[in-house]
Amino acid sequence: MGTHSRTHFVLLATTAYAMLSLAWIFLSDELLTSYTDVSAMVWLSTAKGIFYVTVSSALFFMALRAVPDQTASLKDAREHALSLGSISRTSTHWSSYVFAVALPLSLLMVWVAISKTISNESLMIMLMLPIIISALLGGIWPGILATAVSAVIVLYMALPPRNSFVINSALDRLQWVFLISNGLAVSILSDMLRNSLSRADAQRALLNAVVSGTSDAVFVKDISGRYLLINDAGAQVVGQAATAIIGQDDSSIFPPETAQNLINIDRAIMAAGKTDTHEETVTRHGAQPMAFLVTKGPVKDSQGQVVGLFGISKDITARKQAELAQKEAATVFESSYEGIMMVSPDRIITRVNPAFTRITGYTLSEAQGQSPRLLSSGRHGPDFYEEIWHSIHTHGVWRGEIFNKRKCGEIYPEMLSISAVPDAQGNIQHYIGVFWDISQIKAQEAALDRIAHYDPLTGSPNRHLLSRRLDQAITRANRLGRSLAVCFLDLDEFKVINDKHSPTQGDQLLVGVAANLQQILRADDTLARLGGDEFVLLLSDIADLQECERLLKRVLAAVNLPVVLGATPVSITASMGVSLYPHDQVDADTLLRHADQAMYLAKEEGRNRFHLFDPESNRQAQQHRLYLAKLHQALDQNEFVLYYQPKVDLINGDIVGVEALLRWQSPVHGLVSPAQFLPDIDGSALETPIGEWVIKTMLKQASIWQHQGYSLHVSANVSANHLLSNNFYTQLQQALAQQPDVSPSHIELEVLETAAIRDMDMAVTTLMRCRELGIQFSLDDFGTGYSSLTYLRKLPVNLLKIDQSFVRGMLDNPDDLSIVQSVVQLAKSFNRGVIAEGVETMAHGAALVQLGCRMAQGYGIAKPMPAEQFPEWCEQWKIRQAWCHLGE
Ligand SMILES: Nc1nc2c(ncn2[C@@H]2O[C@H](COP(=O)(O)OP(=O)(O)OP(=O)(O)O)[C@@H](O)[C@H]2O)c(=O)[nH]1
Repeated sequence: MGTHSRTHFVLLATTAYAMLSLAWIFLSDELLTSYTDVSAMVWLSTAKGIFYVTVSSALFFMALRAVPDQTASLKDAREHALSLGSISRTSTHWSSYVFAVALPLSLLMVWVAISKTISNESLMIMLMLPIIISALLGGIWPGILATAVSAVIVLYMALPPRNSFVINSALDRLQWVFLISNGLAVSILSDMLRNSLSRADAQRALLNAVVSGTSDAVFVKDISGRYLLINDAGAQVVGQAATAIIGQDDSSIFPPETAQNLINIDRAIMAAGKTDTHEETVTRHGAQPMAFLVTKGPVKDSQGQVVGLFGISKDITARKQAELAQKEAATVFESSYEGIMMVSPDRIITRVNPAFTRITGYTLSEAQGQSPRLLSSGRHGPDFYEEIWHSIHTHGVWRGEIFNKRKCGEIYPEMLSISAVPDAQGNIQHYIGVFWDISQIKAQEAALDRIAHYDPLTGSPNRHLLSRRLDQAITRANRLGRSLAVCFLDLDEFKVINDKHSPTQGDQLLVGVAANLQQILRADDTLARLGGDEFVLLLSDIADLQECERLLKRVLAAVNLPVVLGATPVSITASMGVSLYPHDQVDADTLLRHADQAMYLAKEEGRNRFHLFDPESNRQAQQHRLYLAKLHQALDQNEFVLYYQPKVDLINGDIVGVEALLRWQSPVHGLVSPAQFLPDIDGSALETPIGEWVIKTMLKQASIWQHQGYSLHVSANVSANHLLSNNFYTQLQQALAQQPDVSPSHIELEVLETAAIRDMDMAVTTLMRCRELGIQFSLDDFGTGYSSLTYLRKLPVNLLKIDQSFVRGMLDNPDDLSIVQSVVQLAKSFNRGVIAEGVETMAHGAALVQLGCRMAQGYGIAKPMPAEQFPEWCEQWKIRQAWCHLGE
């Protein structure tokens, strides 16, 4: 029963009770007014009050019992309903029997109190009231008890003769029997009524228990679609309280589309008048759609007219989603490109998909019931498979590459992922293996590896792979304490083969040479081709130098083996540079570079040979390079200076000139003498720039002295290489042009290292052209070098300079003296001037004058000095009379 109708009923019952109570008070008080006896009135009033309180108490008790227990659970309600349903008859409470006795006795007391003014007939009629009340409240037995008590009261107290159980009058007896019959009839009828009400109650309670206890939504709508009833499960679906839903229709609860759909279904069912079960989709505002399995049917009135609709909806959203997921999983399983295999916990294949069949060749029926070992390739040992199962049992999954075997026997690589699928209790239900064939990927990887690491022409490892193998070989050599040799091999005159035959046949030769070399290599050796006609051999585990040389000779012989190009056998040689590790303890790249350097030396030494790289000479070369770099920097930063050494006429003491001599004023090492750095400069790229700097600086100084009034010949040394450099003449011309006030006839260039003049004709041409500018030349260090006479004859020089080593020794060593004498004679014979250097004492000077050489320079006269000191020296020289009179 709803709250609304219940309130209505309670109101109605209360009103009826109030009306009856008012009627009772009004009528009974009206009856009292007919009495004149005051004491009788008091008795009657008390009896009336007792009767009223008794009846009211009985009704109040019954009403309180009818109030349902608010705290009773749904389970209690269901149990209560079931108990009601199972007991069709109501049980009677003991209090009903008390009422059945008390009520007639109360009436008897009233009757006695009013002095029996009421007739016997009226008393019998009045006694029907307690009988009816007792029967209605307590059922048949309280009704019969009330009837019996009333019959006894009437028989004993009311019917004459009173106070006896005898009835004289036949009419009284008839009335008495009538009272009993009425009482019995009322009792039976009220019991029937009570039982039928009780059954109806039980049924309603059962229905209520089902409706409110079910998890399905249960609802009833009227003909216009308004909800008349909805249970809590239904209210939950709607998302509102059940009381709020009652009276609303679907259009005010659901979004328009859902509402219209429900309305259409409801209308169709009510129109058909038949119950139907179907699926409905319901979407609440702002929520996901929900799926329901719904049974709807018409509600009919007693005439069979459809007056509404009932519905029972079961939420099947989760089931639908699970079905969808299952369907999707099945589609994935069937259409997956990857092979899928399901294996039972006892490792038996239970299901496979079409991709499995495509990859392995086994159909479902062939694979089902088999062990996964069916696919085993035999390439992996038991440890490998144990590791897989260990990983699955520990981590639930294994993933990796594995070789398997197809039905046709072909072994192929696959990427396999195996997962264990546990149930809710954690017990493994099955294993799922997902795999795909990676043979193509592997083939591509191998092809890429070949491209990346091998020379496409000869199939030999390329530079990258060589580098890796070299690193490994060094590590191995370190570990085993062995040596290894890196042998850089370059074919000799390969270009000629290409030109003479064709590049294609050149390629054939390269392939042939590589094959011949491969024949003689040991298992751990590597032959790599770097490109062109360059190969590298990595010879590991070399015991000693002798073994290495033996191997290298075999290599040269193998290269020399004839290779047939077209129909012609062609032989070629090779030059090899070899670096040995750990004799040359450097990294892999440097080891290769050293071998390369040594190969160039082998070429220079005449080809078809090998040259062993020497770390010591390399170290010296390295130092030489570093020193040259410093000298280069010194030139750039203007750290070189010229010192000047005077040349004098020993006979008259005149200062005939000065020689510019190079010094390095290093900020780190101080003044560095040329003996320390000139050997490094000789033959280097720095030789010409420094030579040019010397000439320019000397010309600048000559100009300064010119302005200071000194009329001097200024000379500087010129190396053979500088003289033979391409633009020596042009550079000299430009330098002279920059100092126009300096007369070229005052400039002298002393040609050094005449023995190093490679191209005599060019030297002669250059000297001739420079002489045309007015420049003078002398031959420095004359007397040293085995071909000085040839130079003297050929080179257009004005002056010979006797090397200081002879001059210094001439006083003690007759050979030196003879050489000095010869040079002086030669100069005279060839009509050249002569000057001696290395004059350290006046005795040297005197001897030279004696021999006919009057010009000299040396420490005895003056040490080389900075240009600024020259004027001061000139002043001092004038007063040193002894030197000025050597000729006298
Ligand atoms: N057939 C062929 N020739 C190549 C290939 N790569 C480079 N060359 C040629 O190989 C020759 C290599 O010459 P070089 O090593 O510089 O000189 P060479 O003629 O061998 O003389 P030397 O090395 O000084 O003894 C060049 O003419 C290149 O054009 C190739 O793959 N095939």
